[in-house]
Amino acid sequence: MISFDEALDRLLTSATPLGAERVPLDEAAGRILAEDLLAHEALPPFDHTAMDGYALALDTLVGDAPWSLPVRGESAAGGPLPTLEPGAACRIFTGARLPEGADTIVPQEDVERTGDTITLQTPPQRGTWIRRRGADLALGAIALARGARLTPGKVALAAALDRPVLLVTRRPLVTILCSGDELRAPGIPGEPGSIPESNGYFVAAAARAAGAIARIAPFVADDPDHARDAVRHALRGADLVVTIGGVSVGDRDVMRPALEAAGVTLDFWRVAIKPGKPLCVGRATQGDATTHVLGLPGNPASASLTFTLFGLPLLRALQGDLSPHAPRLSVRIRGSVRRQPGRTEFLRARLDVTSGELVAHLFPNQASGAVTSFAEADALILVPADKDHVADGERLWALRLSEA
Ligand SMILES: Nc1nc2c(c(=O)[nH]1)N[C@H]1C(S)=C(S)[C@@H](COP(=O)(O)OP(=O)(O)OC[C@H]3O[C@@H](n4cnc5c(N)ncnc54)[C@H](O)[C@@H]3O)O[C@H]1N2
Ligand code: MOO
Repeated sequence: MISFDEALDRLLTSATPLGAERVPLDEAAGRILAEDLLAHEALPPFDHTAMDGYALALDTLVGDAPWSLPVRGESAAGGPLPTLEPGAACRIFTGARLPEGADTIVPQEDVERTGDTITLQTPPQRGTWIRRRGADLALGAIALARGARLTPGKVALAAALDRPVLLVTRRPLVTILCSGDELRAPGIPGEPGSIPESNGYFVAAAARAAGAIARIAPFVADDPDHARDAVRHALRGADLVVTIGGVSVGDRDVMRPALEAAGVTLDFWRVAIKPGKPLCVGRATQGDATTHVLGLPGNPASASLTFTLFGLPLLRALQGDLSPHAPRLSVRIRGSVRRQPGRTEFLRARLDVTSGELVAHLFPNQASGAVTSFAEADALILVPADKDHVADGERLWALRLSEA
């Protein structure tokens, strides 16, 4: 059985970013940039005023206060560029270009205007309220680096740089195969002992949130031949096949042999994590195409956990994300747990801020069959494999589920 760190390393090392495609800006949010975006334009692109007021040349103010200047001309955002008349002030509005010859802006609150004359009581500073060309971003600078996830702020930056289309990595295609004779679709009446399929919904929703295109395939019966054929079919055209259930040791756990029979080479089976130990990971290649395969254990918390820990970083790596790992944050633990050392454990917890500190409240029910825990948890608390207990008040690392 391999450790959590080694398993994740092996999986991510095997992930080569997918090809790139061009998308219009308003479809770019959440995608990963596949090229460095250079500033072909400086930001701001021209000197302009940050305030509504008057543009003037400071040297015009000679002698002692007060100073009176005639107002001549106007510069409005998007309007023509006036030249400052010698000895005069030019009316100017926020965002407008600085008139030629002006070096200072005086906000309108700081002057008294009578007819076409303004009067200043206090001297402004030279250059004040002017936003200089390139002060935000210099011409030719790397505005966004390849591998960056396009947040709303980054999309807006690309727009400001006049780029209507961006090169991004294509979305991974994910096929989800749920196995088990007991499964039925939610809302469809079934035999006693059947249960609504729920894990596939977690995987599909989480995969989509990570940028993938995900679909849930028809359920797979607990039958080796059916499972093998279903895997073969799922492998076609998918970048990632996620199977759920049937990877443990029971006679009806048909998924692992079915994966191998369908041509998947398993890299490893069983990881020293709790829950989720029976996870299996492999790959299939057809021509140039590689399909990654994650065989998740069926218990709901185990399936959600293993997809969060392995599936999401894999999807990020396939999209060329240069930081595919989920960020970790340090939290103070509330609650305690006695445990058997040996596996890295992930405890579900709710987070809040108490006395200025991030606190994780451990859920009393950490069962791998619990469906409620992933619905309510904010974070997974990472308990190192060698620990035999978690004490109330100690500090541990956490993965926040909204960022995992
Ligand atoms: N003798 C042993 N038994 C088990 C072991 C073991 O080491 N020795 N491992 C246990 C662990 S740990 C896990 S986790 C489970 C995983 O088993 P499988 O991956 O084979 O999962 P199933 O048996 O198919 O299902 C387990 C459980 O989850 C429910 N399930 C499955 N799929 C779904 C779904 N898509 N949506 C909702 N619920 C689902 C299923 O009905 C079962 O209740 O094995 C232990 N056993
Ligand atoms: O590892 Mo199982 O996934 O604990 O229930």
